[in-house]
Amino acid sequence: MLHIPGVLSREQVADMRRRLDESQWVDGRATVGTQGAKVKQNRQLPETSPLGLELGQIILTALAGNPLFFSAALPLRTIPPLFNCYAGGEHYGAHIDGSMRRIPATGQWVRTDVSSTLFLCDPDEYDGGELIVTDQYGEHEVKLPAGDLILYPSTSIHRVEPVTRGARICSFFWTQSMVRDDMRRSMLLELDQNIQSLRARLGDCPEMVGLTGHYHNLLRQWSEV
Ligand SMILES: O=C(O)CCC(=O)C(=O)O
Ligand SMILES: [Fe+2]
Repeated sequence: MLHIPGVLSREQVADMRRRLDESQWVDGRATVGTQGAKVKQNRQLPETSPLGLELGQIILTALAGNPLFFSAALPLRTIPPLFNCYAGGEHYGAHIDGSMRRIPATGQWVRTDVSSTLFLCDPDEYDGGELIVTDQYGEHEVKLPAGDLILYPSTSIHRVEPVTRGARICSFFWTQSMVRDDMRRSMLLELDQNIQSLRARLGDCPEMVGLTGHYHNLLRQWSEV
């Protein structure tokens, strides 16, 4: 799991919120399979909403310029971001995201390797609404400032706690990674981050060239595009 701060600026968030506050939400069960539908109680923008598609494009552009998202997700394809809203006790019970999704406009398949939630509300605007992600080490509770993103492996079971005050508005989406395996992807991120911080301290000595080569040779071995 990785917290990526400041994916959107405060101005971008404020602009999105203004436009989302005037939009028409529909039952969130529209985009989920039968198992998820039983535990999902929230609202979303329709997948074909022109507003959603426009705001989603702003998010994809921001992600394309975010080195940490690139390094962590090693993205091949991301579905057009969706938008959800929880209020008045709405929640999403424990579930696993479907493994394959289609991009509506093109019909292209995307394997969901990495899930993202991009917060468009600040934590003090609502009570509850924590995203709880379970992994082998236990449960992780996530509630981030507006503009920040949490990235987590789509292989994990997760839920959103009931929102008991105010409204929680987020964007959420899935990415197919060039590296399918969660463990390999997190090893590459760790290696990349260590190389970057060593390079900042020591510059490009021969060992740094060797380590960078090693990173790229591993990525070459493990990636599928
Ligand atoms: O709202 C969230 O943070 C996550 C939503 C979710 O898990 C889903 O739509 O599959
Ligand atoms: Fe989910």
